[in-house]
Amino acid sequence: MAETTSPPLSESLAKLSLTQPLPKFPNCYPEFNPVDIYRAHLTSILADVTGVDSKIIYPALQWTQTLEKGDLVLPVAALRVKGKKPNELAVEWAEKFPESPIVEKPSAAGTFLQFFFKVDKLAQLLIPSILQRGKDFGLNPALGLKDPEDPSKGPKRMIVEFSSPNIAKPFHAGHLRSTIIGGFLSNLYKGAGWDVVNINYLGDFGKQYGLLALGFGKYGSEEALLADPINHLYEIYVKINVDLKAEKDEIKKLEEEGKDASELKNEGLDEQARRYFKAMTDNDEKAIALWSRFRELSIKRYKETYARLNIHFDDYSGESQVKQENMDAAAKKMEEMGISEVSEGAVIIDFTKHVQGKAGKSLERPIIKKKDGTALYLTRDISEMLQRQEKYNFDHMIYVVASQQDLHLKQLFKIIELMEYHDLAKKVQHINFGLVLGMSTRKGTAKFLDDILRDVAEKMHEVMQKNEAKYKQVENPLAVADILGISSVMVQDMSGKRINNYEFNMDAMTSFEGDTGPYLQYAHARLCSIARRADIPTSELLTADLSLLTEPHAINLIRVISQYPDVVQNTLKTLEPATVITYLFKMTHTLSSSYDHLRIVGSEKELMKARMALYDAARVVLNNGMRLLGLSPVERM
Ligand SMILES: NC(=[NH2+])NCCC[C@H](N)C(=O)O
Repeated sequence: MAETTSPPLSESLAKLSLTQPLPKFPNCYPEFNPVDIYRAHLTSILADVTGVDSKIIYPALQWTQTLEKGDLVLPVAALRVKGKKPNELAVEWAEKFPESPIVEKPSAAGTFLQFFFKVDKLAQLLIPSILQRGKDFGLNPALGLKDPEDPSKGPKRMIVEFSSPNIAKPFHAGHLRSTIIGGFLSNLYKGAGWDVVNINYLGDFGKQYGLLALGFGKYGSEEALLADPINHLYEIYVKINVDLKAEKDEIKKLEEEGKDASELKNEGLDEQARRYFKAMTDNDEKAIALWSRFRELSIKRYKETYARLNIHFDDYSGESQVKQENMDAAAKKMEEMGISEVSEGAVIIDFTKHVQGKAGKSLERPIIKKKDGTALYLTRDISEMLQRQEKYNFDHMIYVVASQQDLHLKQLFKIIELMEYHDLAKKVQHINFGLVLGMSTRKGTAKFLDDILRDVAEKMHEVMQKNEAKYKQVENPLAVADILGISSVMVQDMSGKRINNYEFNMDAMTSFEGDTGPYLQYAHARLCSIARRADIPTSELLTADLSLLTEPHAINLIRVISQYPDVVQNTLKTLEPATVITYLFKMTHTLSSSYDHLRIVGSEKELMKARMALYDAARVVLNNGMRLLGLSPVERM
């Protein structure tokens, strides 16, 4: 990618006979988003035509889903002009609208004014800017500033907590989705200039880790632990839980028969696990050492897998990292403020006493401290949030957790509010998502992320081998198959709205037909191959005569790619990966229908350059969109 610096915007605008400086508006970034040039320009004209304050006009200009409706539309009613009907005003304003160098005269469509950009001018504004900005096109680092007027105050800080699996337990679909969606949100905010911290909050504490330590003594092997900690710890966990179940059954049987079960109760696995965990919480060195090895080896393995997904965590936090003294302080505060109460020996929060009506009832009566004094999941989350606030002083924090835990997070956020951490309560947000149904691989129900990734990669490798000629040209087919497999899983996951459940369908996701990961990758590889064959340096593309791009297919493609920065901006509102995916499919469909009409090979040199500039701009947009989603675009496949 050419990293030449762009000429100042005023210069490019002057070439289009826009000599007046553009008026400034909040959230208007003409250097980052060419469509904002049109917004500013249209607003100043519309202010004259309508007599309405430009501050009202600017935010009313909307982007369109289908290009037949124009590049931007104005819902007339949004200007709140009294006395005339919106459809009459639309006709009146359309007639009054003066000639513009960059926009066609608008047309009235019912209560809307539709604006179509003059595409030759749009191409001149857009394509060189995409080629010059390269991987930065679509990003806007100004959005995350603490103070847009004073960049020296630096960016706002965002915490994204995601993935958060439990050590020695399966990495299930909920963790998979959290990983994919969280990685995406982290990229999205980074691109918007926020200072983003990725946190993985591991499930790594509790009596079950005492049990695991006992299991390791009985079934563990040092060698197996080092070779594959995740699977080995899980195997041990399963075995020791079988033993525990047998013990419980035995106790039950003895008691039913009226026999003495006290020895099993006092010396059995359950009690030993409890003691082991107690030793851990009392900072017993030996107990902690073993457990912390489990934790470290697991993290090491996780890191390798996350790297395949382009994901990196700044902080491996976890339930174990919540300090006892902080939990004690929070418990004291809740007690003093009358938030918590003792009920049957345990400490609980009865939300009906703090929140009126249905809402209070729906928050239920969670336990925050068990009879034996142990803290629970919810208790840890309260103190963890306060610790994070202390450590990171964040401006916003997102928890990416399955909708099955909606209640848990509602309780957590409400408790923080009741504790009168009002600022903090406003900064936290739960991003939830639905279930994955039937997540099984060919070897049975998937347990770990690695198993899933291995299986889809194998499947993709088979699919690739079907095209022998192409397969031979791929330098490292197994690595490419791995990337394609990952893309399949991720695109399927991100295609629907987050809250919807979806069916894990290996055949559908790995197909080249339909809106799949491999299809997107193929579209990207094809653009790369066109660029390789044309072999025109970017410096030459920058001087291409873009007025040659007159065919309807070229015009459509220019208009679609101009929408990309708006799509990213809109995604910051929806926080839905599907907003980006839907757009990328719209764009790649426009592309694939263009190839026959906009040929490179055999075209005259100047036309070839102009078309190649357009394709290259499309490649940049596709590449940027894919990376925003967390995919690794391939150049050959
Ligand atoms: N702060 C949180 N509670 N994050 C979600 C943690 C998810 C938890 N480890 C689980 O697997 O269910």
